[in-house]
Amino acid sequence: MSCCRVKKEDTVNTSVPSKPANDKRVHHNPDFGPPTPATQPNRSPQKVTTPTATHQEERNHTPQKVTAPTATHQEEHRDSLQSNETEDDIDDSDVLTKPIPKSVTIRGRRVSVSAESMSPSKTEPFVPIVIPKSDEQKERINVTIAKNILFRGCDEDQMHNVVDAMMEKKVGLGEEIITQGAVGDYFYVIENGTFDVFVNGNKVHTYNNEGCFGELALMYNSPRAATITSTSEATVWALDRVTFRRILMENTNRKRRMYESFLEELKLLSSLEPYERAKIADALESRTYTDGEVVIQQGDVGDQFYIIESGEASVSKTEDGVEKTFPGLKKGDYFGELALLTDKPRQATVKANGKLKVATLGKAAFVRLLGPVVDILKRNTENYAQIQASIH
Ligand SMILES: Nc1ncnc2c1ncn2[C@@H]1O[C@@H]2COP(=O)(O)O[C@H]2[C@H]1O
Repeated sequence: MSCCRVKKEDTVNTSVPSKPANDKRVHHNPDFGPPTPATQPNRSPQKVTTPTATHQEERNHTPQKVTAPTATHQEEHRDSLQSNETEDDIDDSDVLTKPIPKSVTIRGRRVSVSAESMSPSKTEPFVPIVIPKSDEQKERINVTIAKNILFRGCDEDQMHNVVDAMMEKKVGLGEEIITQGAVGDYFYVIENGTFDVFVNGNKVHTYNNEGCFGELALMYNSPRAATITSTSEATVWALDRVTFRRILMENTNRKRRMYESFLEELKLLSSLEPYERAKIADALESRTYTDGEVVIQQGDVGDQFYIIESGEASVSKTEDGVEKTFPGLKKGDYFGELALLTDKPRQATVKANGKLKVATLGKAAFVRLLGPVVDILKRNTENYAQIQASIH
């Protein structure tokens, strides 16, 4: 098994997102598909106003303007020009316990962030936005977000709020949906379609019919860190800034901070950009095992990759009825990559040696997010043969 040590672990707990009030706003936006009749018998909106995604409203809850998810470069700039955000708008009364970074680094470029960044203004009641949708649209949203790890931490009420607040946006081929440097109003989840991401004119990433983007500007109150252009016709679901910050930001931020220093110190991931590691953090899930518990069974089909967060694991392999024991694994070591790289059954059994905590990555995320380090992973698998030979 390959070895990548970490020196320290950084686990940060943040408070639970506040529960929404029952008060809801209904919103029709002609830019996002035809308005559909409200079909919410048990959750009928009590208040009918127009939503806005501005920071101003997040503080005051005073409807001011309707800001559609930006469809073009020009519109994004228009929104940016219309933005009324000032330092005076900042509510830093409820900033999370860890100091807010003064800037975030994206591909070597530092982007300044506001002191308000991590404050979802929990002192103010949250007024959920309701954009009426057909059952067919709701079904498509549910299918789309079921595939997306960011939504897994949401409880039932939060999922309802997210589905209610999402706006469908049809994107034409070659459309610049986000422009680097612009003000961010919306977070986007891809239902279908492909997009290229450019930072300072250089292509850094491609989204292929899945994923989400646009969270950074909303989380850090910073300018858009990248330009995103569609390379096919596409359908995305746009979530306004207020709902994103109220429902999704804390989980996202908690996970990114929880795994930040852990991932930063993994040798395997050292060639990745901070943003690439942040996306890995989004996709990781922690699991704990008790002493002797089997994590991986030789011969099984493999669909997870594991990194040890704390504790130790033992590795053994049975060949021709003879069981061989390999060197144990410890914090920072990874395992489970072989089956994902080769599509072969698990080649060894891994068990917890004492209490074991691992961060796991599913196969789809492994393929999508660890692509840049696949060569390193493959190279490291050559060590297995050497270790095995030395055990005789
Ligand atoms: N390498 C990258 N660097 C920065 N942003 C990226 C990168 N790849 C994808 N993105 C997304 O591009 C989005 C641009 O808008 P945001 O800055 O709000 O959030 C950004 C991320 O969601």
